[in-house]
Amino acid sequence: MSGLQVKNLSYAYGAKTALEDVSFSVMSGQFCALLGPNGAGKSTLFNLLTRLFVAPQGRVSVAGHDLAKAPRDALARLGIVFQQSTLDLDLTVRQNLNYFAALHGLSGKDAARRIDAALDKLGMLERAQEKARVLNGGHRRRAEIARALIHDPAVLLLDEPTVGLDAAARAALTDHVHALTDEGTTVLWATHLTDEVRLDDQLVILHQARILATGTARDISKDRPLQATFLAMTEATV
Ligand SMILES: Nc1ncnc2c1ncn2[C@@H]1O[C@H](COP(=O)(O)OP(=O)(O)OP(=O)(O)O)[C@@H](O)[C@H]1O
Repeated sequence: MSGLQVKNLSYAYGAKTALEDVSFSVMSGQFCALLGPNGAGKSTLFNLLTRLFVAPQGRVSVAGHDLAKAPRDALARLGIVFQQSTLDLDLTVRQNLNYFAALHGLSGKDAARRIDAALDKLGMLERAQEKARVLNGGHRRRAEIARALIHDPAVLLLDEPTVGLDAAARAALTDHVHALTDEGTTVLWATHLTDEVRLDDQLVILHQARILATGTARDISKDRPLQATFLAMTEATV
């Protein structure tokens, strides 16, 4: 199993409940889409999974490590791509990745080998010497995803990584990240766009702090387009 397990997670901002008793699992090597409209609680969940916030109750396990009991081990197995870009635009792609590698205690040939491998997985190796500033939005995101892979995480979290990208760049990015699961990486991909979800993906539908459905996208959408099912589920409770 391993992968990512979330059990009975709740969180409130004062009187505002942002997550209520959220539980789901993503098996090792699976792509799981966390689908929810604006305000569903996706970013709050990511903040809890990355320990920016500490959950008052509930449990998170990353690749078998309990986030509360063994935070170092759990976080070491996590790769994170936040909604807002954090690339230094004045550095080259390789310099950005080198900086991150150094933060993880990696240097020299080991770091160079890992950076090349990560860039290659995202189809970005030939752009390693370009400054981040000259890259288009899709390539910047791919550089950020490569950066999140340098320390070989078991679980990759991406919080609405396609925000601001055009349709072609979104499709390329979703293809690249789906391909990462072939090598065993577990992926949690937050989005509000149903066209980023494939029928064989695991799907968690989050709305107004609660999970409305979990399962494969195929099972949840039944014989309808996922978009219609998602709108029916979320509009019914607006
Ligand atoms: N700092 C805060 N104080 C009070 N309420 C907050 C705070 N941050 C988020 N919320 C509320 O908590 C709920 C969940 O917000 P969250 O940002 O996790 O949702 P989201 O699914 O990531 O939305 P989006 O797709 O818009 O980023 C929303 O109702 C939001 O207004």
